[in-house]
Amino acid sequence: MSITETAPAKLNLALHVTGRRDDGYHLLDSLVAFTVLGDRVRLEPGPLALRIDGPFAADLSTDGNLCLRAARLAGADAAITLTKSLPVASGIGGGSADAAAVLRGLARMGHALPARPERLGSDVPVCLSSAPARMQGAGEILTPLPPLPGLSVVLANPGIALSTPQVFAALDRRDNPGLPAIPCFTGLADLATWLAGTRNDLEPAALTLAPVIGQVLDGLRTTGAAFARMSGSGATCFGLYATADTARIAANALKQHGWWAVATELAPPLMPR
Ligand SMILES: C[C@@](CO)(OP(=O)(O)O)[C@H](O)COP(=O)(O)OP(=O)(O)OC[C@H]1O[C@@H](n2ccc(N)nc2=O)[C@H](O)[C@@H]1O
Ligand SMILES: Nc1ncnc2c1ncn2[C@@H]1O[C@H](COP(=O)(O)OP(=O)(O)O)[C@@H](O)[C@H]1O
Repeated sequence: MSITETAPAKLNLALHVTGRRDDGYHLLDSLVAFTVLGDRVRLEPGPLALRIDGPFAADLSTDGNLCLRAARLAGADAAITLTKSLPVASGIGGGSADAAAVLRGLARMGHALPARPERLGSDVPVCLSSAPARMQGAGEILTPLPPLPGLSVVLANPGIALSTPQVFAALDRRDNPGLPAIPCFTGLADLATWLAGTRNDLEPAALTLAPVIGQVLDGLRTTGAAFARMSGSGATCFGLYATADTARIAANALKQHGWWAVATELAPPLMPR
């Protein structure tokens, strides 16, 4: 019997850096959402093993892979197949999403979830439920939010992998104010208006390391995004579009630059809270 779990891409719709802990980790305040597009993991009974296929398989090694580390943390064996559809090291939590998907799959096979999933990565706790949340602390403090409207989204990445620690190290300030109160959003208009009053504090730092991110953001805006921003530590950017058709046309236009670009939607929650 095999078990399949999707590993949705994580979007930091807003990401404020509010401080730094003594161990060097940064304090965050983030509105996190997930997309229908994601990686996929398949688990089958057997000794612990990992096989990777899919469009971005060549960018990843099985050694030290978060899928294997997740299974080891759960103390479980399984033959894992990862289908890698998300670009690696790109600010949309692919590795954390894969680790969380393995943990969810192992839970369905009867294994307990590990007590401290954040040991695998700061984004793993939020990826476990893959549901909209306010994420604080270094990623371990989660406040579930009501479902977000099922909006059309374009994800675009110029084909460069950014190192998360390097982006944090390039920050000018680490003591920014937190997010304003998060209302219950009803559609694109009120979400875009609220987002316009927030920031991704990692975006200016990432832009200094990879100025091409500015071109990606311009590309999303000129193809009709009502709102565009970088996710996480980059370099993937997202645009929110009024319709699935405009998102699809925008993604096709952005691909002409040689960038990875895909139209998808904000996802409904994967696991009951
Ligand atoms: C920035 C965020 C925002 O959601 O997303 P991504 O860009 O990774 O998608 C995450 O906090 C990243 O989470 P994750 O990628 O799991 O990072 P981790 O493996 O825990 O940490 C990698 C490194 O990033 C830095 N780091 C990470 C999280 C945090 N709150 N403060 C940090 O300073 C540390 O230098 C750490 O050693
Ligand atoms: N299954 C995995 N998918 C993606 N990255 C992984 C995986 N396992 C280990 N990694 C490593 O984790 C790092 C962060 O990758 P990823 O989670 O995709 O990016 P980000 O943290 O920017 O969202 C990469 O350097 C990558 O080599």
